[in-house]
Amino acid sequence: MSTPVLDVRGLAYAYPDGHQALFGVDLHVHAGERVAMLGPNGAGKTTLVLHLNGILAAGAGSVTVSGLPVEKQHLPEIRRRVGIVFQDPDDQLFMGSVRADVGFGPANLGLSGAALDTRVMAALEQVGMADYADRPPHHLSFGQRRRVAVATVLAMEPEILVLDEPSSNLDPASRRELADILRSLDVTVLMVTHDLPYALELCPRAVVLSGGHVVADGSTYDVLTDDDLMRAHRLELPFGFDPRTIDRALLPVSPRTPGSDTLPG
Ligand SMILES: Nc1ncnc2c1ncn2[C@@H]1O[C@H](COP(=O)(O)OP(=O)(O)OP(=O)(O)O)[C@@H](O)[C@H]1O
Repeated sequence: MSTPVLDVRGLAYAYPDGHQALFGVDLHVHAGERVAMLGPNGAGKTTLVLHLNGILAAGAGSVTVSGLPVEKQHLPEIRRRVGIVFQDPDDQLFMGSVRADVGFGPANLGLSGAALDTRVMAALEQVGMADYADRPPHHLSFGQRRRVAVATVLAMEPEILVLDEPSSNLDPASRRELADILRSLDVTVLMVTHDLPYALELCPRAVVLSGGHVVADGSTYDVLTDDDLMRAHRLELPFGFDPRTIDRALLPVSPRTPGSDTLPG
């Protein structure tokens, strides 16, 4: 198989207060994969994500993105390659217009004029928000702000899109629309989520983190139907949801292949 786009090896991390949040985590993600990162509260998921673009520095082990180590001297390039969409879109939107917010990163990379405008509008098209380019972000609904937050990251043309709880606080229609958008993107996706049906619908592969360890890494269907694993790591399916009742031919396969994304939202 090809070199992983994301290669995490033996990653360990203790916070300054001494709390050990990660213990030798290994994770290898290849181009075009969509991977769900599952696990109970406090498992270390956010801690892991914060290592992917160097917000936190590894205590031990390594993280590389397309062969480039996540180290201080490479952070500008790493942050272009790894785009993180945080749970609260307001953490990422702070300009007076949607256009300015989405253009902020590419402008910092040196884009201007027509090239910048083309980049911004392409990102907004990808999330279905092109008509909102000149609106102030704070006048948009939460779901619209989340889409714009995704566009701010897409405008950097990242190699890996990392999403922290992308479906949280979305109504069912917005949740489905975001799923459609994520399926349409030609980018490697790592999605941290407690929304297990969303993980099954979008991500062929799931990694379970618990107590700072990777305790499972396999097909999302296999993870969600492993009752002992689920119970042991406080993973609970929503009331009435049973993956075994879903036609498996409708589930996405990894890595992405044409025609694999046929599960309706
Ligand atoms: N700044 C910090 N200082 C000390 N400990 C921390 C800090 N941030 C997180 N932790 C601890 O590290 C562990 C992992 O936290 P983390 O936020 O990575 O979990 P998580 O899997 O993202 O949880 P959740 O699903 O609740 O968001 C937890 O025990 C948490 O209390």
